[in-house]
Amino acid sequence: MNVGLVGVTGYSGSVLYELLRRHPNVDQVNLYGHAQKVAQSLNEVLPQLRSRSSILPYDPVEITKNNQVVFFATSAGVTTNLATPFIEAGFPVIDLAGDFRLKSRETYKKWYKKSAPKTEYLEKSHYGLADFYEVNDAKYVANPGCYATATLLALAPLIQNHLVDTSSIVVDAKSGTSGAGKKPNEMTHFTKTNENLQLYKVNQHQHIPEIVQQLQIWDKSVPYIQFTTTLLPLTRGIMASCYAKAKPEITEDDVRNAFIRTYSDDTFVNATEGVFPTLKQVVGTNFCDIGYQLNPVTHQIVIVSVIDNLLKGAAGQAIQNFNSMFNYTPETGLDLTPVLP
Ligand SMILES: NC(=O)C1=CN([C@@H]2O[C@H](COP(=O)(O)OP(=O)(O)OC[C@H]3O[C@@H](n4cnc5c(N)ncnc54)[C@H](OP(=O)(O)O)[C@@H]3O)[C@@H](O)[C@H]2O)C=CC1
Ligand SMILES: CC(=O)N[C@@H](CCC(=O)OP(=O)(O)O)C(=O)O
Repeated sequence: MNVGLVGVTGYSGSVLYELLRRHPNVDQVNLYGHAQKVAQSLNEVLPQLRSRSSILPYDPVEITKNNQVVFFATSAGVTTNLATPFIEAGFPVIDLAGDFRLKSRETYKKWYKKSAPKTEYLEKSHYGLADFYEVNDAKYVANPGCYATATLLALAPLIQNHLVDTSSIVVDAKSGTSGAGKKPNEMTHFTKTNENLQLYKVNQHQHIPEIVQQLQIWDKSVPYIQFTTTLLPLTRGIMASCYAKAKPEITEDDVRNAFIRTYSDDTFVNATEGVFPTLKQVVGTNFCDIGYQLNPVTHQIVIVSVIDNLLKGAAGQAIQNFNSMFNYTPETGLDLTPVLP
């Protein structure tokens, strides 16, 4: 099939392009950029991709005519404006941005400081947490955020099985700089990131409402979470260290059984008791590796998850959703190896 991609010149768009080019069910990837620009050779912008493709001006009519699905890897706020014709036509969209993840317009406006899509459009969007939900008949997939993916995969077994005091959840998450996209800013400047650690958006991160929205679907009693983000002096990778107080009667067996039940059939999520993962073991892959342990002294459970923000946290999960949307096996196009050594 032919697929369209808007935003190939961005970090997650370029990674997604490489996955789509190698996907066995994709015949052609058609690239689109800003509406007002003339066609541009991809080779001029990203010579390292060694592609002869052109980036065409954004045009929803042309996209619908020549593709069976369109991926958006565009900055926050872009799909709120650009995706409308596809939603109205029921044309399949996989959106990597945050615009359609939150069901409440007010919440989106508050956390993203942008105007939100119409409620009738938000109602049509499917939250594509791919290890938990099939796309089924949905036409608009809102791919989850990178921090949200790492955090939700870590907490899901405990929340779904009601094993913890839901008011005790603390998440200390850290990301490499590619999470911030290609446009440099004060915080991602080399001299600020190199040999440094910086907390940012403390209690204000836009993934907080997305995580809470999903946790409350699993357990209505989750009131909120304490969530902090730190910028790492690395290019790729997210580590989310999560803590929650086990309910008094909960044992190590209960915790272990919950993780085994949740992930034993999942190709991409590996959870191990007492073995804590490192970033390098997942960077370059679509895996999420998780380590967990109940501390018998404090009765706190620590869960650490690691992902590649541009793969499992963006382009890789988008391919999982694409596979689900078109009934390809979940692993198709995702046979990736970690960066070695
Ligand atoms: N980076 C990450 O780890 C993750 C990112 N995301 C989300 O995915 C999306 C892309 O992120 P990322 O790759 O980091 O972003 P980048 O800033 O690296 O890239 C943004 C892309 O969007 C394009 N773009 C912006 N505005 C328009 C427009 N009006 N029309 C067409 N194209 C446009 C840019 O084109 P140009 O360069 O020509 O302006 C560029 O190709 C964002 O919404 C982000 O929040 C989600 C999960 C993880
Ligand atoms: C390091 C860094 O800055 N990471 C970004 C990741 C979020 C993102 O990619 O945006 P979405 O909300 O669309 O998912 C951040 O913390 O805002």
